[in-house]
Amino acid sequence: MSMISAFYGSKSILITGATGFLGKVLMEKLFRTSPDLKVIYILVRPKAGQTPQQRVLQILNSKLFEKVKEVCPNVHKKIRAIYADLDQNDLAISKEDMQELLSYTNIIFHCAATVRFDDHLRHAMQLNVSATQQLLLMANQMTKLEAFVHISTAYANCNLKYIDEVIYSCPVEPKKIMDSMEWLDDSIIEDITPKLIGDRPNTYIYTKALAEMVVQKESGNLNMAIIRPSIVGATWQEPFPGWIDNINGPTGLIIAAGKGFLRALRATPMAVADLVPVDIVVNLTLAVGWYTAVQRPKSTLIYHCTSGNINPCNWGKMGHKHLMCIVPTSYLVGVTGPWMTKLMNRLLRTLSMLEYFINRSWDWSTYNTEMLMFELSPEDQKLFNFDVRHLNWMEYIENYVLGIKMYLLKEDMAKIPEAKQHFKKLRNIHYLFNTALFLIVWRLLIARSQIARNVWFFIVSFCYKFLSYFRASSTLNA
Ligand SMILES: CCCCCCCCCCCCCCCCCCCC(=O)SCCNC(=O)CCNC(=O)[C@H](O)C(C)(C)COP(=O)(O)OP(=O)(O)OC[C@H]1O[C@@H](n2cnc3c(N)ncnc32)[C@H](O)[C@@H]1OP(=O)(O)O
Ligand SMILES: NC(=O)C1=CN([C@@H]2O[C@H](COP(=O)(O)OP(=O)(O)OC[C@H]3O[C@@H](n4cnc5c(N)ncnc54)[C@H](OP(=O)(O)O)[C@@H]3O)[C@@H](O)[C@H]2O)C=CC1
Repeated sequence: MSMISAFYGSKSILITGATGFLGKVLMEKLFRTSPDLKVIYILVRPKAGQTPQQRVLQILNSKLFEKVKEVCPNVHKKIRAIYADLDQNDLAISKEDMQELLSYTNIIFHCAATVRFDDHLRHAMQLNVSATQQLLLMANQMTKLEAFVHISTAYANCNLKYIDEVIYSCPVEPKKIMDSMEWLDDSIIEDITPKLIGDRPNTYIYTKALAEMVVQKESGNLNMAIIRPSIVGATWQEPFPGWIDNINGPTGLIIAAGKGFLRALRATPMAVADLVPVDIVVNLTLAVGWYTAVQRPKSTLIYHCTSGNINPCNWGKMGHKHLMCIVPTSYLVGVTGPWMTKLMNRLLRTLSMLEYFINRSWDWSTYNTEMLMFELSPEDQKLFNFDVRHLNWMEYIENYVLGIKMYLLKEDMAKIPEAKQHFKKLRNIHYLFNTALFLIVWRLLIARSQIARNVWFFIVSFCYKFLSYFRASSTLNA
C-alpha cells in the first residue's frame, strides 16, 4: 500500500493556481492516486466570461482528467471552487468560505503566481509576494493544517552560479517594498525597478525570491516546505506522455520553430537545458507534502527539482532533435503584412526574455531531494517517481513535440506523414532559393567589382588546372 496515497486519502487539500499548468496536473494526480480524499478546495477567479464553477467543469471535461473519471467517478463532487482573486489584498474570499477553509484545510499547495517575466513590479509584488503573505496569515489560523508547500522557482537566485537548498536574501526587505507599492505611482515604480531587481533578470524572478523571504519570516510554527522547479515541460509519463496546455517556457519557441517563424536562435549549444517534466514536479510536490506533514522537519526545507546535475540535456541537443521531428503544417516565410509584423515583434520580444536562460548554466544542489527519495517506500518511489536519471531526453522531446501538436494545437496526427513530405519539399525550395540568391548576388558583384572578378578568375583557372591534371593522370594510368 502506498503511504503517500493513504496519507492524502483522508485529507482536505487547498490548492492555489489549480487552473494553471502545474496545478491541473497536481490535482489530476491527487485524484487518481487518492480517490478517497475528502475535498480539494481551489481558489479560482472568474475568467473569460466563465464562473469559477464553469472553469472547474471545463478542466474536468478535458483530456487530462479522462483517467481520473475512471477511478473517481464522483470527482466533480470533491472539488470545491472557492471564488478568490489573489490580486486583492484580502484575496476576496467570502467570510463563509474563509471560515470553511480555516476549519478544515489539512494541506496547502501554493502554486498561483504571475509567471510573466515583464509584469509590472506592482502586479508581480501583489500576486507573488503579498498574496503569499496573505495565505501564510490564513495558514497560521488553520486549526488542522499539517503542511504548507510553496512552489518557487529554481531561478529565484539565478544571479548566483551555484545555488544551494537555502533561502538567499535580497538587499531590500520585502515588507519595505510592499509598503512602498502602496504610495508610489506606476511611473516611479518603473523607474526604480531596474535598481531593485539588481542582477536578477526580471520582475518575475525577483518577486519569487522575495516570496521565499516572506515564507521564511512569516511561517511561524507551520510545517513549511519550498519546491524550486527549473523549466517545467510537458509530462514525461503521467497521465500520458507529452501532455501540455500552455505556451510558456520552451513550448512557444518550439511552436514558432515548427511553424517556420523561427529559423535560428541565439543559444549556447552546450549550456544545460534544465527542463523537468511536470509530472516529476508534481510527484516531488506530493512526496514533500507527505514528508513535511509526517516528519515535521524543524526548519523549512527547500527542494530543488532540476535535471542538469543528474541527467543533463543541452540546448544544442534539444534544438537538433526538435528540428528533426517537428514538421510545419504551414510555412509563412515570405508572407508580409501587419499581422505578420505583430507576430514577429511578439516572437522577438519573447526571445529577448528567454535568451538569458538559454545562454547560461547553473549548478543546483539536490541534497534534500535525494534525501527524500530514500525516505520513500519502494512502492512510493515508483508511484511518485521524481528520479530523472532514467529520463531519455530524445524520447521525451519527441513526445513533447507530438504532445504540443496533439493537446495544445489540437492538430490531426494522421496528417504527420503528409506534413513530413511537405517539410521536405519546403526544405528543397529553401536550398534552391538560397543557391539562386547566391548566384545572382555573385553575378552582380562580378559586374561591379574588380576584386570579385579576380577571385572569380582565380577560382575558374584553379578548377580548369585541377581538371586538366586529373584528366592527364587518368590517361596515363589507362
Ligand atoms: C530554431 C531552433 C528551435 C529549437 C527549439 C528549442 C527551444 C528552446 C527554447 C528555450 C526556452 C527557454 C525557456 C527558459 C525559461 C526559464 C524560466 C524559468 C522558469 C520559470 O520559473 S516560470 C515560467 C516561465 N514563464 C514564462 O515562460 C512566461 C514568459 N512569457 C512572458 O513573459 C510574456 O508572455 C512575454 C514573452 C513577455 C510576451 O508578452 P506579450 O508580448 O505581452 O504577449 P502576451 O503575454 O500578451 O501573449 C501573447 C499571446 O499569447 C497568449 N499567451 C500568453 N501566454 C500564454 C500561455 N501561457 N498559454 C496560452 N496562451 C498564452 C496570450 O493570450 C496572447 O494571445 P492573444 O490571442 O490574446 O493575443
Ligand atoms: N512553468 C514553469 O516553467 C515554472 C513554474 N514555476 C512555478 O510554478 C507555479 C505554477 O506555474 P504554472 O502552472 O506554470 O503557471 P500558470 O501561469 O499556468 O498558472 C498560474 C496560476 O495562478 C493563477 N492566478 C494568477 N493570477 C491569479 C489571481 N489574481 N487570482 C487567482 N489566481 C491567479 C492562475 O489562474 P488563472 O487561470 O485564473 O489565470 C493559474 O491558475 C508558479 O508558482 C511558478 O512560479 C516554477 C518554475 C518553472
